[in-house]
Amino acid sequence: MSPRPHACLTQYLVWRRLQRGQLEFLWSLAGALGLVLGHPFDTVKVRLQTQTTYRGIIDCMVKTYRHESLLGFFKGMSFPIASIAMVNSVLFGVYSNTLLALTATSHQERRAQPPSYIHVFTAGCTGGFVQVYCLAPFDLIKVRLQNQTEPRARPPGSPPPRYRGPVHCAVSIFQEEGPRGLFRGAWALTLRDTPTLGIYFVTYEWLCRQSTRDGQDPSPATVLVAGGFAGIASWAVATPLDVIKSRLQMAGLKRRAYRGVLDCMVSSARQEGLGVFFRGLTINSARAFPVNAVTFLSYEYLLRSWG
Ligand SMILES: CN(C)C(=N)NCCC[C@H](N)C(=O)O
Repeated sequence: MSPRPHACLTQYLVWRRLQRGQLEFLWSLAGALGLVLGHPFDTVKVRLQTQTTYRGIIDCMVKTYRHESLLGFFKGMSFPIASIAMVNSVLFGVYSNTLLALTATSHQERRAQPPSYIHVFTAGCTGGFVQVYCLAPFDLIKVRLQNQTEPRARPPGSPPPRYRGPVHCAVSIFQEEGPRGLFRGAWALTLRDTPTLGIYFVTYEWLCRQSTRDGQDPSPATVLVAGGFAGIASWAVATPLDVIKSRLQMAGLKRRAYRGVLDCMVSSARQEGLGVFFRGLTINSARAFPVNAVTFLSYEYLLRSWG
Protein backbone atom coordinates (compact mmCIF):
# COMPACT_ATOMS: atom_id res chain seq x y z
CA MET A 1 0.00 0.00 0.00
CA SER A 2 1.42 3.40 -0.92
CA PRO A 3 1.87 5.91 1.95
CA ARG A 4 -0.57 8.83 2.20
CA PRO A 5 0.58 11.89 0.19
CA HIS A 6 0.99 14.14 3.23
CA ALA A 7 3.11 11.48 4.95
CA CYS A 8 5.33 11.36 1.87
CA LEU A 9 5.61 15.14 1.90
CA THR A 10 6.51 15.19 5.60
CA GLN A 11 9.16 12.50 5.04
CA TYR A 12 10.50 14.43 2.07
CA LEU A 13 10.69 17.69 4.05
CA VAL A 14 12.43 15.96 6.97
CA TRP A 15 14.88 14.38 4.55
CA ARG A 16 15.55 17.76 2.86
CA ARG A 17 16.05 19.38 6.29
CA LEU A 18 18.57 16.67 7.24
CA GLN A 19 20.30 17.02 3.91
CA ARG A 20 20.54 20.79 4.41
CA GLY A 21 21.83 20.30 7.93
CA GLN A 22 24.51 17.96 6.59
CA LEU A 23 25.43 20.43 3.86
CA GLU A 24 25.64 23.34 6.31
CA PHE A 25 27.85 21.18 8.49
CA LEU A 26 30.05 20.26 5.51
CA TRP A 27 30.29 23.91 4.53
CA SER A 28 31.43 24.89 8.01
CA LEU A 29 33.86 21.97 7.99
CA ALA A 30 35.34 22.91 4.61
CA GLY A 31 35.63 26.57 5.60
CA ALA A 32 37.20 25.63 8.93
CA LEU A 33 39.67 23.26 7.26
CA GLY A 34 40.80 25.98 4.84
CA LEU A 35 41.16 28.35 7.76
CA VAL A 36 43.25 25.92 9.87
CA LEU A 37 45.62 25.32 6.92
CA GLY A 38 45.89 29.05 6.25
CA HIS A 39 46.19 30.25 9.87
CA PRO A 40 50.00 29.87 10.29
CA PHE A 41 50.47 32.05 7.19
CA ASP A 42 47.99 34.56 8.60
CA THR A 43 49.87 34.77 11.91
CA VAL A 44 53.17 35.48 10.13
CA LYS A 45 51.43 38.10 7.97
CA VAL A 46 49.84 39.88 10.97
CA ARG A 47 53.16 39.94 12.85
CA LEU A 48 55.05 41.30 9.84
CA GLN A 49 52.44 44.02 9.40
CA THR A 50 52.30 45.16 13.00
CA GLN A 51 55.74 44.48 14.53
CA THR A 52 59.05 45.90 13.37
CA THR A 53 61.26 43.23 14.96
CA TYR A 54 61.23 40.80 12.01
CA ARG A 55 63.49 41.03 8.95
CA GLY A 56 61.11 39.05 6.73
CA ILE A 57 58.94 35.94 6.40
CA ILE A 58 61.68 33.39 7.21
CA ASP A 59 62.99 35.42 10.16
CA CYS A 60 59.46 35.69 11.57
CA MET A 61 58.84 31.94 11.10
CA VAL A 62 62.14 30.95 12.72
CA LYS A 63 61.69 33.30 15.70
CA THR A 64 58.08 32.23 16.23
CA TYR A 65 59.01 28.53 16.10
CA ARG A 66 62.05 28.90 18.41
CA HIS A 67 60.27 31.02 20.97
CA GLU A 68 56.73 29.64 20.91
CA SER A 69 56.99 26.24 19.12
CA LEU A 70 54.48 25.21 16.42
CA LEU A 71 51.62 26.31 18.67
CA GLY A 72 52.72 29.94 18.22
CA PHE A 73 51.49 29.81 14.62
CA PHE A 74 47.99 28.80 15.71
CA LYS A 75 47.37 31.58 18.22
CA GLY A 76 44.01 33.32 17.85
CA MET A 77 42.50 30.59 15.65
CA SER A 78 39.46 29.56 17.69
CA PHE A 79 37.19 32.58 17.10
CA PRO A 80 37.77 32.65 13.33
CA ILE A 81 36.88 28.93 13.21
CA ALA A 82 33.78 29.44 15.32
CA SER A 83 32.62 32.37 13.17
CA ILE A 84 33.65 31.34 9.64
CA ALA A 85 30.31 29.68 8.80
CA MET A 86 28.38 32.77 9.91
CA VAL A 87 30.69 35.26 8.16
CA ASN A 88 30.66 33.24 4.91
CA SER A 89 26.87 32.78 5.05
CA VAL A 90 26.45 36.56 5.37
CA LEU A 91 28.96 37.29 2.59
CA PHE A 92 27.73 34.69 0.08
CA GLY A 93 24.08 35.11 1.13
CA VAL A 94 24.10 38.90 0.61
CA TYR A 95 26.06 38.47 -2.64
CA SER A 96 23.62 35.92 -4.03
CA ASN A 97 20.51 37.82 -2.93
CA THR A 98 21.81 41.14 -4.29
CA LEU A 99 22.42 39.42 -7.64
CA LEU A 100 18.91 38.00 -7.45
CA ALA A 101 17.50 41.50 -6.82
CA LEU A 102 19.59 43.04 -9.62
CA THR A 103 19.09 40.39 -12.28
CA ALA A 104 15.92 38.53 -11.19
CA THR A 105 17.68 35.18 -11.83
CA SER A 106 18.42 32.35 -9.40
CA HIS A 107 21.85 30.72 -9.08
CA GLN A 108 20.81 27.94 -11.52
CA GLU A 109 19.37 30.35 -14.08
CA ARG A 110 22.52 32.48 -14.00
CA ARG A 111 24.43 29.83 -15.98
CA ALA A 112 22.11 30.32 -18.98
CA GLN A 113 21.76 34.09 -18.46
CA PRO A 114 25.05 35.23 -16.94
CA PRO A 115 24.85 38.53 -15.05
CA SER A 116 26.94 41.49 -16.24
CA TYR A 117 30.26 42.11 -14.49
CA ILE A 118 28.86 45.41 -13.18
CA HIS A 119 26.10 43.47 -11.41
CA VAL A 120 28.60 40.92 -10.07
CA PHE A 121 30.86 43.74 -8.82
CA THR A 122 27.95 45.59 -7.15
CA ALA A 123 26.71 42.42 -5.46
CA GLY A 124 30.26 41.57 -4.29
CA CYS A 125 30.78 45.06 -2.84
CA THR A 126 27.41 44.83 -1.05
CA GLY A 127 28.32 41.42 0.42
CA GLY A 128 31.73 42.76 1.46
CA PHE A 129 30.21 45.84 3.12
CA VAL A 130 27.62 43.88 5.12
CA GLN A 131 29.94 41.07 6.30
CA VAL A 132 32.38 43.59 7.83
CA TYR A 133 30.11 44.14 10.81
CA CYS A 134 30.03 40.40 11.60
CA LEU A 135 33.73 39.96 10.97
CA ALA A 136 35.15 43.04 12.78
CA PRO A 137 35.09 41.89 16.46
CA PHE A 138 36.31 38.36 15.63
CA ASP A 139 39.09 39.75 13.45
CA LEU A 140 40.17 42.19 16.18
CA ILE A 141 40.43 39.42 18.78
CA LYS A 142 42.35 37.23 16.32
CA VAL A 143 44.88 39.98 15.60
CA ARG A 144 45.40 40.80 19.29
CA LEU A 145 46.00 37.12 20.17
CA GLN A 146 48.26 36.50 17.17
CA ASN A 147 50.48 39.33 18.35
CA GLN A 148 51.10 37.81 21.79
CA THR A 149 54.58 36.36 21.48
CA GLU A 150 54.82 34.77 24.94
CA PRO A 151 55.54 31.01 24.83
CA ARG A 152 52.97 28.64 26.35
CA ALA A 153 55.40 27.23 28.88
CA ARG A 154 56.70 30.42 30.49
CA PRO A 155 59.90 30.44 32.53
CA PRO A 156 59.09 31.07 36.22
CA GLY A 157 58.78 34.77 37.07
CA SER A 158 58.12 35.94 33.50
CA PRO A 159 54.99 38.08 33.07
CA PRO A 160 51.82 36.32 31.81
CA PRO A 161 50.40 37.26 28.40
CA ARG A 162 47.91 40.11 28.54
CA TYR A 163 45.02 37.97 27.26
CA ARG A 164 44.40 34.46 28.60
CA GLY A 165 42.28 33.44 25.61
CA PRO A 166 39.65 34.72 23.16
CA VAL A 167 36.85 35.20 25.70
CA HIS A 168 39.16 36.95 28.18
CA CYS A 169 40.40 39.10 25.29
CA ALA A 170 36.82 40.07 24.29
CA VAL A 171 35.85 40.87 27.88
CA SER A 172 39.04 42.89 28.49
CA ILE A 173 38.57 44.95 25.33
CA PHE A 174 34.95 45.59 26.29
CA GLN A 175 35.94 46.70 29.80
CA GLU A 176 39.06 48.68 28.89
CA GLU A 177 38.08 50.20 25.55
CA GLY A 178 34.28 50.14 25.75
CA PRO A 179 31.81 48.41 23.39
CA ARG A 180 33.09 50.51 20.48
CA GLY A 181 36.55 49.11 21.21
CA LEU A 182 35.35 45.76 19.82
CA PHE A 183 34.89 47.48 16.44
CA ARG A 184 38.33 49.09 16.39
CA GLY A 185 39.64 49.02 12.83
CA ALA A 186 36.14 48.41 11.40
CA TRP A 187 36.30 51.47 9.14
CA ALA A 188 39.62 50.35 7.63
CA LEU A 189 38.09 46.86 7.29
CA THR A 190 35.12 48.40 5.42
CA LEU A 191 37.45 50.26 3.06
CA ARG A 192 39.44 47.04 2.58
CA ASP A 193 36.56 44.65 2.00
CA THR A 194 33.94 46.64 0.08
CA PRO A 195 35.83 47.09 -3.21
CA THR A 196 38.02 43.99 -2.87
CA LEU A 197 35.07 41.65 -2.53
CA GLY A 198 33.71 43.14 -5.75
CA ILE A 199 37.06 42.24 -7.35
CA TYR A 200 36.92 38.81 -5.69
CA PHE A 201 33.59 37.82 -7.28
CA VAL A 202 34.36 39.43 -10.68
CA THR A 203 37.67 37.51 -10.90
CA TYR A 204 35.94 34.28 -9.95
CA GLU A 205 33.13 34.74 -12.49
CA TRP A 206 35.51 35.81 -15.25
CA LEU A 207 37.83 32.83 -14.75
CA CYS A 208 34.89 30.41 -14.61
CA ARG A 209 33.41 31.82 -17.82
CA GLN A 210 36.78 31.57 -19.64
CA SER A 211 36.99 27.82 -19.11
CA THR A 212 33.32 26.73 -19.13
CA ARG A 213 31.01 26.22 -22.12
CA ASP A 214 28.01 28.58 -22.24
CA GLY A 215 25.11 27.38 -20.10
CA GLN A 216 27.18 24.72 -18.26
CA ASP A 217 28.31 24.57 -14.64
CA PRO A 218 32.06 25.00 -14.09
CA SER A 219 33.93 21.76 -13.30
CA PRO A 220 35.32 21.23 -9.75
CA ALA A 221 38.87 21.89 -11.06
CA THR A 222 37.72 25.19 -12.62
CA VAL A 223 35.98 26.22 -9.39
CA LEU A 224 39.12 25.45 -7.34
CA VAL A 225 41.47 27.34 -9.68
CA ALA A 226 39.09 30.30 -10.18
CA GLY A 227 38.40 30.50 -6.42
CA GLY A 228 42.13 30.35 -5.63
CA PHE A 229 43.00 33.11 -8.11
CA ALA A 230 40.04 35.23 -6.96
CA GLY A 231 41.54 35.01 -3.46
CA ILE A 232 45.01 36.02 -4.69
CA ALA A 233 43.73 38.94 -6.83
CA SER A 234 41.52 40.36 -4.09
CA TRP A 235 44.14 39.98 -1.34
CA ALA A 236 46.80 41.61 -3.52
CA VAL A 237 44.59 44.70 -3.82
CA ALA A 238 43.52 44.47 -0.16
CA THR A 239 47.02 44.31 1.35
CA PRO A 240 47.69 48.09 1.85
CA LEU A 241 44.45 48.56 3.79
CA ASP A 242 45.01 45.25 5.55
CA VAL A 243 48.26 46.67 6.99
CA ILE A 244 46.44 49.81 8.17
CA LYS A 245 43.55 47.83 9.61
CA SER A 246 45.88 45.58 11.64
CA ARG A 247 47.85 48.58 12.93
CA LEU A 248 44.68 50.39 14.01
CA GLN A 249 43.47 47.22 15.75
CA MET A 250 46.72 46.99 17.71
CA ALA A 251 46.79 50.74 18.42
CA GLY A 252 44.17 50.46 21.20
CA LEU A 253 46.47 48.09 23.06
CA LYS A 254 49.66 50.08 22.63
CA ARG A 255 47.77 53.29 23.48
CA ARG A 256 49.29 54.56 20.24
CA ALA A 257 47.09 57.38 19.05
CA TYR A 258 46.28 57.40 15.36
CA ARG A 259 43.64 59.94 14.49
CA GLY A 260 42.16 57.63 11.87
CA VAL A 261 42.86 55.65 8.70
CA LEU A 262 44.57 58.52 6.89
CA ASP A 263 46.74 59.44 9.85
CA CYS A 264 47.83 55.80 10.24
CA MET A 265 48.67 55.64 6.50
CA VAL A 266 50.68 58.86 6.57
CA SER A 267 52.62 58.14 9.76
CA SER A 268 53.36 54.50 8.73
CA ALA A 269 54.64 55.66 5.32
CA ARG A 270 56.72 58.47 6.85
CA GLN A 271 58.39 56.20 9.38
CA GLU A 272 58.84 53.03 7.29
CA GLY A 273 58.59 54.11 3.64
CA LEU A 274 56.01 53.13 1.02
CA GLY A 275 57.05 49.46 1.24
CA VAL A 276 55.03 49.28 4.46
CA PHE A 277 51.82 48.99 2.38
CA PHE A 278 53.03 45.73 0.86
CA ARG A 279 54.01 43.99 4.11
CA GLY A 280 52.62 40.48 4.09
CA LEU A 281 51.70 40.56 0.38
CA THR A 282 53.58 37.36 -0.53
CA ILE A 283 52.37 35.36 2.43
CA ASN A 284 48.84 36.72 2.04
CA SER A 285 48.75 35.50 -1.57
CA ALA A 286 50.16 32.08 -0.69
CA ARG A 287 47.46 31.69 1.96
CA ALA A 288 44.68 33.05 -0.24
CA PHE A 289 44.87 30.31 -2.89
CA PRO A 290 43.99 27.19 -0.84
CA VAL A 291 41.60 29.01 1.53
CA ASN A 292 39.50 30.51 -1.26
CA ALA A 293 39.66 27.48 -3.56
CA VAL A 294 37.96 25.47 -0.78
CA THR A 295 35.52 28.30 0.00
CA PHE A 296 34.22 28.55 -3.59
CA LEU A 297 34.06 24.78 -4.03
CA SER A 298 31.81 24.47 -0.99
CA TYR A 299 29.72 27.49 -2.09
CA GLU A 300 29.11 26.08 -5.60
CA TYR A 301 28.20 22.60 -4.39
CA LEU A 302 25.99 23.87 -1.62
CA LEU A 303 23.98 26.00 -4.03
CA ARG A 304 23.74 23.21 -6.61
CA SER A 305 22.50 20.72 -4.04
CA TRP A 306 19.98 23.19 -2.66
CA GLY A 307 18.69 23.81 -6.15
C1 LIG B 1 40.34 40.35 0.00
N1 LIG B 1 39.39 39.85 0.90
C2 LIG B 1 39.10 40.59 2.09
C3 LIG B 1 38.71 38.68 0.61
N2 LIG B 1 38.88 38.11 -0.44
N3 LIG B 1 37.82 38.24 1.49
C4 LIG B 1 36.98 37.11 1.23
C5 LIG B 1 37.70 35.85 1.49
C6 LIG B 1 37.77 35.54 2.88
C7 LIG B 1 38.48 34.28 3.14
N4 LIG B 1 37.93 33.70 4.34
C8 LIG B 1 39.96 34.56 3.35
O1 LIG B 1 40.34 34.70 4.50
O2 LIG B 1 40.71 34.64 2.40
